[in-house]
Amino acid sequence: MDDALFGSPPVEVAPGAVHLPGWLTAAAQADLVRRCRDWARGPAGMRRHTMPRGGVMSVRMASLGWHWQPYSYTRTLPDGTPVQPFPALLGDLAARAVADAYGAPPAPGADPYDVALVNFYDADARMGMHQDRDELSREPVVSLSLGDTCVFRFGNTETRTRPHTDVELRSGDLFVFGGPSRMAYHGVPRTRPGTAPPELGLDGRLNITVRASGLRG
Ligand SMILES: O=C(O)CCC(=O)C(=O)O
Ligand SMILES: [Fe+2]
Repeated sequence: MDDALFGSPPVEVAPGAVHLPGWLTAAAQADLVRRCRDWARGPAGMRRHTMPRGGVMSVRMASLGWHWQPYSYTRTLPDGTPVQPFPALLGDLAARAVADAYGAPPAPGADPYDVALVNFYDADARMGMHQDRDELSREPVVSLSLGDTCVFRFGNTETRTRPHTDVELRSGDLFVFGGPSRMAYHGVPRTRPGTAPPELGLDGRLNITVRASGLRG
């Protein structure tokens, strides 16, 4: 198999923020979409979370390993349903992603990757500018995109506003942000409906972020 057919060189969008287009093979994308369908079902599956001021998120989310809901991690959902387990496959993918993004795998003794948030965007879904700040660990966030292309807005660590860079994330792309960019604001102002690879059979966009919570228990 010719790996050169997949992917293109890493692009450093900001210090510590690396975009690796086409990182997942078509087969790996199809496998992850199948798994997302399983994770989406059931009592701990996809839901739209309510924000503290009462707004409802347009993105549907499922959590693995730890349940995230604005703005904390818990082991159970609010109704007591246990969170779904964190799959070893995603831990392996995160370690490979960090190695490919930075040229070195996570340091021995680094906080383990132990949580994944699975986001589903229909044609109208968006995600406002935010920091991923509910983890105690500062290990890089590993983001995998499947299905429709989106505009991923990657900003700065100080404000939700400019300067920022808009990156098109396509199906199979990897984006890793750590180090000086770990606390950068970022968001998804829009997706591009109908751009998913037809063979995925996915109407919309899935995003998986794999994170180290730094939590125990
Ligand atoms: O969908 C994306 O690409 C970003 C998701 C994100 O920022 C998050 O889940 O915190
Ligand atoms: Fe985020």
